[in-house]
Amino acid sequence: MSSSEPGYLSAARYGKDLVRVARVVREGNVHHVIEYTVRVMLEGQIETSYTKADNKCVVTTDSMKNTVNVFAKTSPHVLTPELFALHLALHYVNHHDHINKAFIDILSHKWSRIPVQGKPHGWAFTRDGEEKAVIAVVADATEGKQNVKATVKSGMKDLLVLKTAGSSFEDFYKDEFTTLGEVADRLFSTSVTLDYTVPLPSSIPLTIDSITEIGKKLDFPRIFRTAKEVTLEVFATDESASVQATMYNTAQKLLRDAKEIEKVSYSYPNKHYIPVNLAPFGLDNGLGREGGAEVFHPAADPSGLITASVTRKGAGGSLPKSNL
Ligand SMILES: O=c1[nH]c(=O)c2[nH]c(=O)[nH]c2[nH]1
Repeated sequence: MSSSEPGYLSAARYGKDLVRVARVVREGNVHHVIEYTVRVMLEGQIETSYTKADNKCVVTTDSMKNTVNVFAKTSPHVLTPELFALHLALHYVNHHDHINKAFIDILSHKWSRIPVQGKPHGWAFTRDGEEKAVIAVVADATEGKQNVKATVKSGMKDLLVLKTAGSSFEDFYKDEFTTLGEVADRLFSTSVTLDYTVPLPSSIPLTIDSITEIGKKLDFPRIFRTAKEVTLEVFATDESASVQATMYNTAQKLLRDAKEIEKVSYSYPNKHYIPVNLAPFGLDNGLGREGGAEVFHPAADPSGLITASVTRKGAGGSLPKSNL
């Protein structure tokens, strides 16, 4: 570092974003298809590319795009985004001496089989929902190439839900800024974002060769299905006292139903539906009557934004017990 420079490089990470790839796996008349948007980000001894204009340490972002395409063809794990991301992440920290950390993020776009006369079709697909699976894998070799650690987070976003009963919001804090009225019955709608951490089994060494074994021990597709089912079921059935309380109940059920999950985080925008006053038109829109209103204004903004993480006891959370 030149002593005349006022600053020093305190963080550096680079990579390729928005690498779009689709892969078909054909098993006779039954085909499988995935469509991913991948982000690859790397850290390591890359400082001189910033500070000395020396590109010798730069694994090009163009090669990252090529690597994603090659792995989409060659990786036996391509159909399971968690394992595919782990494969890519381990590749980067194993293959390059000077790369210590790899961050692989995958957005998995939904392709569901078209039902034909009640049976899922072998090779025709439809986008039957806006939700996307979101995967984030970090491989960390800062403690040595023989001692690589990795974290796997899965989840989803853009799962849109709405219920027309079973949601109230009452008895909240009031001060001179409060104008909101209490409601025993309201519409509740949100676009679910959730992510959960599944610790990798400590009994299996973290190498590329052991990814298959990890996949046998951790059924990522089943955990993902459970996360979606639990989220939808609790949303539908909970007698909601608030977004906060429903979110907490959802997270607890997910920890009960998917024992592999150590921690789950939810983010729910409260997409407000505001009953319209139709009295000027001589119409009773049921304002203030329990279960009454029928016409609402779906407000684009602002929305509430409620977030929480629930961590399995014994796994170590971020809130001290005294705060709970
Ligand atoms: O479920 C809710 N939580 C809030 O924190 C809140 N705030 C608000 O105005 N409406 C709601 N609803």
